[in-house]
Amino acid sequence: MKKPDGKVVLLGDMNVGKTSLLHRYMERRFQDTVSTVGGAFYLKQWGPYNISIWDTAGREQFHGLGSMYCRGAAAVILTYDVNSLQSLVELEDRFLALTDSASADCIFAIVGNKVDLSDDCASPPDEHRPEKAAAGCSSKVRKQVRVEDAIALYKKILKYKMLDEKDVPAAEKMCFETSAKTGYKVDYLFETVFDMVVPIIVRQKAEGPPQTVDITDYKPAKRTKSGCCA
Ligand SMILES: Nc1nc2c(ncn2[C@@H]2O[C@H](COP(=O)(O)OP(=O)(O)OP(=O)(O)O)[C@@H](O)[C@H]2O)c(=O)[nH]1
Ligand SMILES: [Mg+2]
Repeated sequence: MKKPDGKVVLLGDMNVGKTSLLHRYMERRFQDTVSTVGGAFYLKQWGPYNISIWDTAGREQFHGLGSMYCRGAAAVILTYDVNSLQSLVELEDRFLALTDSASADCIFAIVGNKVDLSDDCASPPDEHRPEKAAAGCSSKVRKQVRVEDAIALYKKILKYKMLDEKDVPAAEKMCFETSAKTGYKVDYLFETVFDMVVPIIVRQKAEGPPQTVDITDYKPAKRTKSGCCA
């Protein structure tokens, strides 16, 4: 298997559509999913680099694994469901702390998925075109989360990470709305993120592997007769 050069991680509550987004992008289709257990990854060739994209489980019982998946990540895609305000709140309350193990210059994208269920109802009914409201919104729910709410969360993340707005990509650029079902903006999301992680990969490669000790390489020193180490 090719060795990944960099890592992108999808985080977010269960059922928001992380696995579906990844399937849509990698396999070009929307298919039935089962709730993820643990985590799984895809490899994506991006220019000369191999990027691993990690799909994580949103279920509370797997929460402890999240920070392990985030270790050294060049980008984290925080995903919510535009029809569930709670799923956005969870990103701040439950998932943000997991990113402490990510790379220091990790970039953050905030993604509101499932816009197909509500997008025609995003704005108040158009009084000049009542037929549009009747036709477009009859089977749809009103969107619970506005992109402005995601932008506010992005700014909170910068505060949490003690980053200056002028040193990072603009909030408007890093808050996306997608539909894994229709494919709306899914390629745009992943490809924007991949372009942004390339400089981070280049820096990580230049700095070499992380300075950690691999205990599997450890060989105990031979003891001499006097009890000292050779
Ligand atoms: N209408 C609609 N349904 C979606 C969309 N994305 C995902 N779903 C559905 O939402 C449900 C959950 O999707 P998953 O991709 O399994 O969600 P997940 O975030 O991976 O969930 P966990 O693995 O439990 O963390 C499934 O029934 C999907 O078919 C979307 O864009 N639109
Ligand atoms: Mg999943």
